[in-house]
Order: sequence, then C-alpha cells, then structure tokens
Amino acid sequence: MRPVRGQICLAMALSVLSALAGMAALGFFAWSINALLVRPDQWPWFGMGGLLGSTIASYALRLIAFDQSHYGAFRLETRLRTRLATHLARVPLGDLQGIGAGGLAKVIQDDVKSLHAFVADSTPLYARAYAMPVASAVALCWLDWRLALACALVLVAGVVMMALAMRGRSDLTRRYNTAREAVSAAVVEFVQAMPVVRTFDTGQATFSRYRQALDEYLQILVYWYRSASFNLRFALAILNPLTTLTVLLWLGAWLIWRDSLAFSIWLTTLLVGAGMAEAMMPLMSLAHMVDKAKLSIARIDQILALAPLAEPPGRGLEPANADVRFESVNFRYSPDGPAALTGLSFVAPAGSITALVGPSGAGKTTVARLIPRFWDVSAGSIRVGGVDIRELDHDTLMRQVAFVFQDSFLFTGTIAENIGLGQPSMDRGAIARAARAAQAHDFIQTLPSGYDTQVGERGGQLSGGQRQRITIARAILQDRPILILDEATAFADAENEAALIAALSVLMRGRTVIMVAHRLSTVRDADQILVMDRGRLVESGRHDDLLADDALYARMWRNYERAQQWTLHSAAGECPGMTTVAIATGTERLI
Ligand SMILES: Nc1ncnc2c1ncn2[C@@H]1O[C@H](COP(=O)(O)OP(=O)(O)OP(=O)(O)O)[C@@H](O)[C@H]1O
Repeated sequence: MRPVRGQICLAMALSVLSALAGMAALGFFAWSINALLVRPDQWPWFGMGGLLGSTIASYALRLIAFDQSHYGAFRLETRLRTRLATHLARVPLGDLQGIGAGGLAKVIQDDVKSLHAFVADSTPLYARAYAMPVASAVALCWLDWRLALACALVLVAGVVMMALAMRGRSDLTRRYNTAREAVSAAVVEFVQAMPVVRTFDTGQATFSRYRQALDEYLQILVYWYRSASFNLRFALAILNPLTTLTVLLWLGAWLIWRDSLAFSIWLTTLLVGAGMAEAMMPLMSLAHMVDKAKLSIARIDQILALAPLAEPPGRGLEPANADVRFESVNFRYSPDGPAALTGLSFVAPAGSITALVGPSGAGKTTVARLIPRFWDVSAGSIRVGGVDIRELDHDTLMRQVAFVFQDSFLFTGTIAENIGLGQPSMDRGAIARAARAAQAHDFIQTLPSGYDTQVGERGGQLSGGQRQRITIARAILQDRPILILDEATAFADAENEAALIAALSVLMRGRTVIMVAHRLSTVRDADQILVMDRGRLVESGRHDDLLADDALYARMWRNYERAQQWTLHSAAGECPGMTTVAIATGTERLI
C-alpha cells in the first residue's frame, strides 16, 4: 500500500473521527433524555442540537473516509496492474509459460481486484473496529468503572471465543483457496478442451476431473463450517450488542436500586456499551479479508520476483549490419532439463536466406525464438551486426527483427490495427500498401467492414492462412532488416499457399532471413540450409551440395519426395464399416 499510504492513513483517521462523532451523538442523546426527565417542561436545545450536529458530522466524515479509501484503491490498482504488465514484458517467456495464461490473468485481474476491495472497503472499517472499543472503554471508565469492567469481561469472553473459532484459519483459508483454484482450473480446462474432448468422448473424462475438484471444494467448506461453527456462533452471540446491553441493564438496575448510580450515567453506559460490542463484529470478516489479501499479495510478489532478462547497463550498442551469428550456443529450457541446443554455431550473412531443417524436436523453433530473446542462451552468444543481443536495448533489437510465426497472434481489434501494431502513426495508405504486398488486400476488401472488420478474440474470425497474411503485412510495414519465419506456410491451403509464397517473397527481398521449414520445397533455393538433429548442427550447405553428401538431408529429401506420391486408398474394403473422409486442400498434404 506504500504508494497510497498517505491517502489510506487519512481515510482511517477520518473513519476514527467519524466513530468518535458517533459516540458523541450517543452522549448527547443520553444527555437530552436525562434533561427531559429532570425538567419535562423545558426543551433540551443544547443536547438536541449536539445530537444533530454530531450525527451529521459522523456521517459526513464516514463518507469522506470511504471516498478517500476508494480513490486510493483505484490509484493502487492502476499502479499495480501497470507495474505487473511492465514487469511481465521483461521476463523470459519460459517463466511465464510455466505460470500459464490462466494463472497470469488471475493475478492481474483477481488478485489485484481483491487488493482493491481490501484497501477500499476494509481500511476505514479496520480503523473503526479498533478505535471504537478503545474509545468506548475510556468513556465507560470515565462514566462508571464497575459498568466498564462488566463490559470488558463480556468483550474478553467474546474475543476468546472468536480466537478459538478462528484457530487454524490461515491453513484452512489456504486450503480453501487452493480448492477453489482447482475448481476454476478444471472449469477452464473443461471449456477450452471442449472441441478436442468432443472428438473423443462426450466430455465425461474432463467433466469427472471438474466434479472431483468440486467434491474436494465441498469437503473443505463442510469441514470449515463444522469445525468453526459452534465457537463462531457462541462468539457472535456474546459479541452481540444485546448481551452487553443485558449485563449493563441488570448490573445498572442493581446499582441504582442500591443508590450508587445516577440514572443519567446508567442510560449513557447502556448506549455506549452496546455500540462498543457492535464495533467489534466486523473484525471477524475483516480478518478473512486480510487473509485473502495476504494470499493475493504473495501471488503478486511471486510474479514481481521473477528475474527480468538482463538489460545492458546504460545505453545499449547499435548493430553494425544485419547479419546474425550464433557462437557455441548451448540452451536448456530449464536448468535441470535436457539440452535443447548444444554447441550451435553458424552465421547468417546480411541479406541472405538461411533455412533450418531437421526432424521434429531438433531445435529449429528454439533457434528462431532465441533471436528475439524469448529466452536467453545458457552458454555462448548470439550476435546481431556484431553485437551480443544481450547488449542491445530491447527497443533496438526489436527494430532489427520481424517475426512471422506459425501460430500468428492477432489481437482483438480491427484488421487495420493489427497490421499497424506498434506503429500508431501509420496511415491507412501505408497499411493498405502493406496488405496488398502481403496478398491480403483482396480478401480484406470482401469482408463486411474491410479494414475496420473486428478480427475477434485471437483472430478467431479469420482462417489460418488469412491470419498469416495479416502477420506478413504487419512485418512488411515494420520494414526490419532481419526476418524470422517459423513454419510460415504451415496453415496454407493450395490457393492460400501461392498467395502466401508471393507475399513472403516480397517480404524476404533484401533482408536477412532465417526460416524454419518442414516442407522442403520451400527451402530449396535458400543460400544455406542448416540441418539440425537433437539440438546440434549436423550438416550445412546449399541444396545440391547436401544432396551430394548423401547424409541426413538427402534422406529427408528422399522421404519428402516419396511423400509427394502418396495417395489415400479407400480403407473400406479392409475395414468394413469404416468410412474414410479426406479433405485434401493441397497437393502435399491431407488433412
Ligand atoms: N517451452 C518448452 N519447454 C521445455 N522444452 C521445450 C519447450 N519447447 C521445446 N522444448 C523442447 O526442446 C527441444 C527442441 O524443440 P523445438 O520446438 O525447437 O524443435 P523443432 O525442431 O522446432 O521441432 P518441430 O519441427 O516438431 O516443431 C524438444 O526436445 C522440445 O521438447
């Protein structure tokens, strides 16, 4: 709360003043009743005026206190979200993947919101819940110590019962939250996996995981209720103002009967004592809110504690040209995980095309993702224009490199916004020119709102090939000297592929291109082909040289050529009752 501490302290102080004004109102009330009883013929103007004034003051102060705490909470919420977002942008992607999109969204949304609720609603109540009993106790002692003592005994009994009810609460709160999170995760999985699940079963398997999570949640709730319920109810009964009132009523009546207490004092203690017990009541729900806030704080801290990627001290260097050099690069996704890359060295000269090929899991995508520093290398270095990428400012590196990935990500927004991403000053003409070069203009024109069409969440309204061409248009507009293509034609169908290859050839012109490709047809004309296997570079050269070497690449090429000739035979003859449906959209692939 440090950034808004002043405002929250003010809110708490105002809340205490409001509680004191409330107590003063009770005093004026008792004074007026007593005055009326003593002199029924005279209207107690002073007491009545005081009552009105202090009641208005109490309400006004309370209102301002909550205003202040809410404004403070809004400021805190914005600051925290901004801080989290800025921090996340500098943390290695691998760490974020470990937490998962759901977990991150929960911290940024729910945890920050629960802190907001705590700061906005609880802080004034907290101050009041502590100040009121203390102020009441002082007032009661001043009025009559015997009645004050009786009140204190009731209160102590109530607090002891409350402490018993809340024993082990932290552990239970933690278990409760874990169970609740498990339910949320199971729901998300159930919903997200629906398209996949439905093709295998009716959702029973995933649903049973959801039900199991629900059962565990229910068990904890029942246990919590049972274990705390007696003590809790007893505590609530004791702290109920009626209990204090009854004790004060009987004791006061006895003292009056013995002529050792004035009626006016008795009346005032009844009013103040009842308020004292009542002020304690919110402490229990506040304790729960504090626990929740603590858990949220712990999760927020966990994210803020993730070490960001190292930034160069002072101003970073500028690359001399657009070549990319890997020098003895070793890389593991986690410190104790297997090596994804081992001793990888190569140079992609400025303006040349380098293709990465190799069997699945060879490390091709890893190479592509290390260049924009999604992760940092474990050993060795990657240099752009002669400078280690760790010594380049993040912005400088981003100005050098453009990416077109297989799972091209579009943001919720219009097509124009997606093409012009990161370049808000770009005008419509430039966006349309980039879209034309990316062969995307024609299909965009057929959409109902053209460039203003909303692409839907993650670009869900568009086909894979269309999304890809929008990403290519974005890369053309960015006009950066180095281009990383990862499976850029993966989603293309026959018609799309021709458009995509035309778009890519515009994009690749004059740039240093590093492309990951499965379909060997797309790498034939590359200036150099790097053949990878299990994280190592095993061959390199041009297509014809590699074929002549007759090693891994030559084998892959032969397999690839054979695959071109595959046809799908109707299996109906061999497997009665089975219908084979093939939707072929390209000459190379069958989906
Ligand atoms: N995020 C990750 N966390 C941990 N290990 C990973 C991660 N991504 C990839 N790997 C592992 O690193 C190795 C190289 O993977 P990579 O995706 O780079 O291979 P690839 O050659 O691109 O494969 P493919 O052609 O199938 O896409 C694999 O063993 C893979 O299991």
